[in-house]
Amino acid sequence: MEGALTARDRVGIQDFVLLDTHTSETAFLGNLKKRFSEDLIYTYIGTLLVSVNPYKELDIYSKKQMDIYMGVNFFELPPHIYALADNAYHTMMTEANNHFILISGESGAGKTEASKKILQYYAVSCPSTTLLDSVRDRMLVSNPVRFVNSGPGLVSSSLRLIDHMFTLQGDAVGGHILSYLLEKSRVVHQNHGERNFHIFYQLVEGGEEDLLHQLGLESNCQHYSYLVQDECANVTSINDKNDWKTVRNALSVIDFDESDIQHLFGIIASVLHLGNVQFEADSKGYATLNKNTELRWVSTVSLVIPWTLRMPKPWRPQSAYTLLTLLDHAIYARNALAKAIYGRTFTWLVNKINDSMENKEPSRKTVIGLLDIYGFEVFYVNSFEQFCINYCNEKLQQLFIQLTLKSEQEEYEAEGIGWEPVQFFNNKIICDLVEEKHRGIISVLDEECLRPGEATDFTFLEKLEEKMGSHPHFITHKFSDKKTRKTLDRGNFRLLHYAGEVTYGVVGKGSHGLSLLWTIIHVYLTDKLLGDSTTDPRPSSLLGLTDILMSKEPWYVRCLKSNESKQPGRFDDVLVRHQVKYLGLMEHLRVRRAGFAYRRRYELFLQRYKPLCPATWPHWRGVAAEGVEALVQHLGYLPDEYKMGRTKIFIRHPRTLFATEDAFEVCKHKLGKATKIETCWRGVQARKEKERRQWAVKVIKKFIKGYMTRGEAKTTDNSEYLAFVRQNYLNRLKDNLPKTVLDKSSWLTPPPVLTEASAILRQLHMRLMVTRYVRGITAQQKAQLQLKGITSVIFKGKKDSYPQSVSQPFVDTRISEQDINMKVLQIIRNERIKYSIPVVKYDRNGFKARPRQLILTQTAAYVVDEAKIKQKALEHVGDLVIQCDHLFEVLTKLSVVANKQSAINVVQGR
Ligand SMILES: Nc1ncnc2c1ncn2[C@@H]1O[C@H](COP(=O)(O)OP(=O)(O)OP(=O)(O)O)[C@@H](O)[C@H]1O
Repeated sequence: MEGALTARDRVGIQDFVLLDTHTSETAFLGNLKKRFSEDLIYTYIGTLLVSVNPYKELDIYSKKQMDIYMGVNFFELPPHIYALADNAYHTMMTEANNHFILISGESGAGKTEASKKILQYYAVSCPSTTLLDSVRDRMLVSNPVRFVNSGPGLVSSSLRLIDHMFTLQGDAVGGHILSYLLEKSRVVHQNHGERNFHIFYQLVEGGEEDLLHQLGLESNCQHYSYLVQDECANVTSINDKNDWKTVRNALSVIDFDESDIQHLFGIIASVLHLGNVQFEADSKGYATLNKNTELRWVSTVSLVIPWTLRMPKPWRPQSAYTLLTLLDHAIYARNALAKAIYGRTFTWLVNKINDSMENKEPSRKTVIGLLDIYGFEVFYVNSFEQFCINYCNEKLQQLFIQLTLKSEQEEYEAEGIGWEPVQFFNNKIICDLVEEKHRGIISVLDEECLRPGEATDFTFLEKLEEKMGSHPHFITHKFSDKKTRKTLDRGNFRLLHYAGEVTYGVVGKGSHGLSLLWTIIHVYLTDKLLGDSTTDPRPSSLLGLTDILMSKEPWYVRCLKSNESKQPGRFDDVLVRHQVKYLGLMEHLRVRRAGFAYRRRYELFLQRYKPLCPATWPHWRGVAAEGVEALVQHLGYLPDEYKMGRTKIFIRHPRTLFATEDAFEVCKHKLGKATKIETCWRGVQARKEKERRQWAVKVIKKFIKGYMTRGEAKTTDNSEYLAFVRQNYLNRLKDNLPKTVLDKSSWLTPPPVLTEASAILRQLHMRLMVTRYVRGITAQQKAQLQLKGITSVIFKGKKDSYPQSVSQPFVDTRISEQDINMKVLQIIRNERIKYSIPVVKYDRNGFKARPRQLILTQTAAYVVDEAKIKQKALEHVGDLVIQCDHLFEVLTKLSVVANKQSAINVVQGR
């Protein structure tokens, strides 16, 4: 849809909400006409769809078109009935709630076509099951019903609700038709250009000879007065003979057996016969019946005995069973009977269809209802039937106002935007005028009908004047100004409906003291068709209907007739203007335009208009809302022109949006070239990237295969992988080789393929380390090692503390061999030298004596008292204990000096 904003000059605006002069009826019509001339018959008012009958086949209903609209956001594509059907379906699926699609318009405006298109769309787009297929067939033919050509089929009510049932998975599993306000008057009277119900013509024109004979009918419509009233019996575009076959077929699809069908045709025939019953007035004006052939046929084919017609209460003060006498009354009763018979047949038929489409699945369902209703009916003078239809429209407008304002308010609340009061006309005052208990028109009418005493049309009108004479929406001759009086008869009253004025006639032609028109129709409509008039005088089914509708989400389709003569391409301004007015489209637009004309999610808005601002082009990396704020600031939006919600931007006037759109259009051209280059560059990049990925996939595949066969002998599959493994291991090994010959544990574990090689490498490395070590050894270290070797021979495995001593080097300064030799020599020579190993001597009693020195010679060892160092002799008293921190070292050195390694006897633990 945004895409088409740019085409608005040629094809107009796709959504009336974006009409800047939204209160101008002329602008509204201009837009409709502009679009109609381009064969664009659909236009939105928000989510409401306006459809103008093109009276020609348009190539917009193909399977391809359906596919385009499936699952696409409402505003992304040009307006279409499929977009509406699809969005209703998807909203139902995501929110698991019920919906209804309200289709309204005058006779011939395209309501039936619209509901057919919706049903066909669901038939194609919903998930399919066997059960569903049969229900679909029935739903499609049950429109039969109204199914062929313009005008009424077998059934045409002013209001029909077809419920389409779906499982929670979205399968259509059942259907149900509710019918309100059957347009029964069409049976006995058709307006100019209208036909009676198609079925009459189809039966007469298409019925088989045998059947017609059986029903007492002749194959000529001209013979039946109910069919020739407006010389419209033969409409060239309608082929009654063919349609008759379709009807017969449809009846069998929806489970009608032969006896049902016979019964149905019998009743249709009886209505035609009844229409031909002629009365004549005798000298007193009473009706007489000269010929009763027709009546006999009526009783033969339909089992109705018309002359025992039971008249309802309003016929008081006469008895309950009344023989009609006055000519007017007789004709009226005959027509009333015909309508009643047809009406009841209609109810029976709808029930049968519903039985056949009943959903037999017990699981939870959601529903999309198709509600088909006449728009406001406005004739020169209107009867109770129009009153009911118009009241119904009035109620539906109330519903629309309530639901639309509610959902607007909810959206504002959810988006954190303050609600602003809306200027629109609330028609509740008119609904109250009609329906209020004890005070409304229907209550007054009901009281009049039921009260004892003589009720006349005039008393009824007087009562109305008495009760509501001062009401601003009620006008009678008595309570009107001079100018209005000229247009209003005394027997009429006028209601100022939300869509315009309608004048209703109360007083019947005969006016023989009885409120003919109103009371009879009232009783038939309320009592027989709409519910029980004794408990609630209002058309109770309508009240029930509004309750049903209130519990569902609404979608609206408004159908307009482009011209009266059904000509393709002709747009009759006056006719369309009239319908726009009486369908309340301007009022609708006003409510829709209550606050902001346009709203979009930040991401979408930014995506489209980001080229208009350097900060957001080519990419906005931050939060979308902040990007939009930067964008609109750059575009110079005034604070009053827009509001920032939680997830959406709201723009008050279409002109702001269009200015942005125009700027975008200019910018787009500039960007065009850049984009082309960018596209090429991206193409090259994409191709490169593709090649890279393909290569990567190949390598990864090979690698995985190699990994899987890594334990096996080298093959072409795993050779690369094994080479990789080898290289990898050797690289790691290189960095992690053991550093000392003593390190026996840190050699890396090799992969299976390198086990042998690793062992060889390990040996080599060890050898290398040993060689290096040996090469680096000094003479001193060598001597030390030799000493250590002797220590090892003496102590290894015999002394617990030996292993700890291995790493401690012997220190020459402590006691060297040379040292000892020197000292010993000195002792021998001059007895002055002391030896520096401190020892402890214990006396006999085990007491520790003073520290002594140990003196060694080649043949003997002496312990010398430190104080008597010069004493040569050694007193052999007690044992000597060598007290030394480096026992292994001392004893080793001693043994080397003494050259008696075996003399050292090691006792474990000492
Ligand atoms: N979308 C459409 N495309 C083409 N032709 C259409 C379209 N809608 C309606 N028509 C034509 O207009 C005729 C009348 O339409 P339709 O029968 O749907 O009117 P209606 O509003 O249901 O009338 P009624 O209330 O009298 O039954 C159709 O037979 C068809 O020829």
